[in-house]
Amino acid sequence: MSNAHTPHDMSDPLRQARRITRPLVLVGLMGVGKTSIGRRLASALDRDFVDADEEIERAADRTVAEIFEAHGEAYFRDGERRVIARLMEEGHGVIATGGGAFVDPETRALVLDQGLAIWLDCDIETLVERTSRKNTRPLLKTSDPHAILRDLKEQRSPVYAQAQIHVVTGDGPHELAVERIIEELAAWQ
Ligand SMILES: Nc1ncnc2c1ncn2[C@@H]1O[C@H](COP(=O)(O)OP(=O)(O)OP(=O)(O)O)[C@@H](O)[C@H]1O
Ligand SMILES: O=C(O)C1=C[C@@H](O)[C@@H](O)[C@H](O)C1
Ligand SMILES: [Mg+2]
Repeated sequence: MSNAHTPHDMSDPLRQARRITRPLVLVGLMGVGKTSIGRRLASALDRDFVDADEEIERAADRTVAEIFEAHGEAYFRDGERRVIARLMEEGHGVIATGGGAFVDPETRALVLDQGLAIWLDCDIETLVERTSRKNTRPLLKTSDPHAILRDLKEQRSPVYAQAQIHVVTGDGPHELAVERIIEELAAWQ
């Protein structure tokens, strides 16, 4: 017997989600999965994927940490704003942003107007665990990353909440988060 219409069949949501032509822009805190989920989402939707932090590093020929160290956060934010404007203009399929990008009012307005912002969200304990695996994030090079993430979550959540789509990723597999995003995209008009 065919199971084409079981609740887990993604073909219909996938078809619906594929009709969206705007760039899909992932926003949310460090470690929530913008890069790793974004890459898988792009593949499921048959779109190209680009990561803004990686593009900034390519353009500056330095790592994000080196840019922060050499020039400070304000300088990084200026470059980040320009790079994201270019990526939006180029019309990439899925764009993973750095955790602070959507907090910038200019970037946020551009993304909301021309793209579709997807806020990936999860609990602090999961974020602390994931970000502790790699010590490359300048804002978390402190003795208490838990407190930094908690404060950032409090400050930024009202801003991230302006995204058109909100998905709580939890600590399930990446594929589950991709399925949830596709279902939300399918329902979005
Ligand atoms: N849903 C998930 N299930 C399991 N592991 C995950 C999940 N999401 C992310 N991870 C893991 O957590 C780590 C951080 O994820 P990722 O780099 O994608 O986050 P990010 O949002 O891009 O962070 P940043 O803002 O610092 O770039 C990676 O090792 C990734 O594989
Ligand atoms: O949340 C943030 O402000 C940041 C997140 C990372 O993706 C990088 O863009 C950088 O480390 C800053
Ligand atoms: Mg990332």
